[in-house]
Amino acid sequence: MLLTLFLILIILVFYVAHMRHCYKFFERLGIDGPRPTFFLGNVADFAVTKRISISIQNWTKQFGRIYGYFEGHTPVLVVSDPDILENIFLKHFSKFHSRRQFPLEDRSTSRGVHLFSATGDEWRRQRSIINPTFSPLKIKRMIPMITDCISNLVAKIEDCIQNDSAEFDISKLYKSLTMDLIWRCCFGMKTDMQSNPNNPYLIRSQQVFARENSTYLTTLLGIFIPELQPCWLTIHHWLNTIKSKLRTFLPMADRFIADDPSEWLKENVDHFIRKTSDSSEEVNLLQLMLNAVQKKFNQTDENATADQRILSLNEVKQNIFLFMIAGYETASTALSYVTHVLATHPEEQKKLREHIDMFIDKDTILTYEILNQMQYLDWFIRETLRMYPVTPIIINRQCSEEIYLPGLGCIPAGTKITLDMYNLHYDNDLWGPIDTKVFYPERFATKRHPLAWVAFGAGPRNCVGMRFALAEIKIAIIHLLQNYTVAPSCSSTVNQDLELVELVTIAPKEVPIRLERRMLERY
Ligand code: HEM
Repeated sequence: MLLTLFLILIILVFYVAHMRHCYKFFERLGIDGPRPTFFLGNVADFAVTKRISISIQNWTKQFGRIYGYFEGHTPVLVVSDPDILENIFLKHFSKFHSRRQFPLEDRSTSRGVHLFSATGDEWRRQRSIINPTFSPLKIKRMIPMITDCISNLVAKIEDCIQNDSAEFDISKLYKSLTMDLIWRCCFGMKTDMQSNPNNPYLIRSQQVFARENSTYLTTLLGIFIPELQPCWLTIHHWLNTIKSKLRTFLPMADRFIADDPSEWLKENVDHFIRKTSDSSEEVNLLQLMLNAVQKKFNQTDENATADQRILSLNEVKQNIFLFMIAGYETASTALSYVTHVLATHPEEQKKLREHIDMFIDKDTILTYEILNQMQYLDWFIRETLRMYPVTPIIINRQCSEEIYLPGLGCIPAGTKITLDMYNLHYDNDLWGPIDTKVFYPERFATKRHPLAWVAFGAGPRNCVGMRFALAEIKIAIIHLLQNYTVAPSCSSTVNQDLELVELVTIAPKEVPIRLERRMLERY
């Protein structure tokens, strides 16, 4: 008993000494920041603001373009100076190829690692296999499939108009649409999720982004004592296994015990691999990945270099899960923001509609070439994402070796660096002369700093699905404005801001709008 207490005491003394050492990190670099509160670091502030991005914005106002804060005792550097960011994301990418590890993110290669979490050569190898899926040529071939799914969206909107007197929350329809699109274009499967909101994959994917996720405790432990990450992961897996067994063997247990949505999705991706052979459409992401699977491939094989276009089956499974969730919530949220802007900016809506009408009439078959000519539509979406970024907190890098960066100094290996996307996107020096609080798509006509707009990240590790996301958003908006005029719901006013919920993405809780059918003299 005494020995156990003594051991605990020793561990505590070491832990406190280690924390004091960590808390001197920014002092050594000569960088200021909010004072940490012992065990919590600056995490308590997140509980007050309820949104990490708000805390970051507040700190940027207080400490400027370079400062540091602590998650538990982990130091995180926040940089919003575009020149320093250009060095990190572009010029010195070879030393900043990794992202920081999220709590409970499993990077053990035995279960396979997906593109988002992969580092170094592993990332390069996966990215070289996945990149071609989103080449301009492949997107061009996807346009008929995207258009087909979006025609279903218009049919669903018509149902809503008939049932709910033209006023409804359009964000729900967008979620089913973007899931439909991912399955169709990336996995080669027609699902019609838009007609089946109870599809278990759709529901689980939504739950991954929901707050009522049962992983809070292990996540918090992972933030406060990251050194014991393998231990928290094991506890997390065990808890999930126990829950899953209880759900299987106890009658009605599934009513009271929820499964972990991420684990459920990962366990059920075999379904895709079985089904993909039925697919008759274009070569898609899943087929490209399966082609890259070599049965004898073993992660520990020293010959598996970044240049070899091979994947393990576990990596394919992890990536199916990744694309299901990465491509669905982000694109539907972006669509929701664009629709909100349309509803609240009638003049800009009129201008965008006239622009669309100039390129497309009832006989036009929409092609990728036409889409690329529609510059104002492109600016409109980029300006929306400037003002309403979807994923401001996921863009970060971790350096793999010590490096000297002008303006920052000598950064030790392992330093975690993030950016304040709001500060960059609302910086009048980068975006003027028109005030950045004004919605003004034409500001994109002027060439800006390469790190001024980071809605899809920056550098070689930016969003791999950007072209696909922009194509689907553009085609959805074209169909929307060809058929309807978008107006705010009667219960909200033109100037009313959206209620936002932040987790991995920052998404509106709902987007209530009214749609008035257009007088279709042109169509
Ligand atoms: C408007 C919609 C979207 C936004 C705003 C968005 C944003 C982002 C951002 C900010 C990153 C991190 C980039 C960085 O660290 O520099 C990212 C990465 C990623 N995104 Fe997207 N994304 C969107 C749509 C999509 C879609 C539709 C897909 C899939 C089809 C996708 C798949 C990915 C993947 C796999 C990564 C990791 C790339 C890597 O690490 O190499 N995203 N995205």
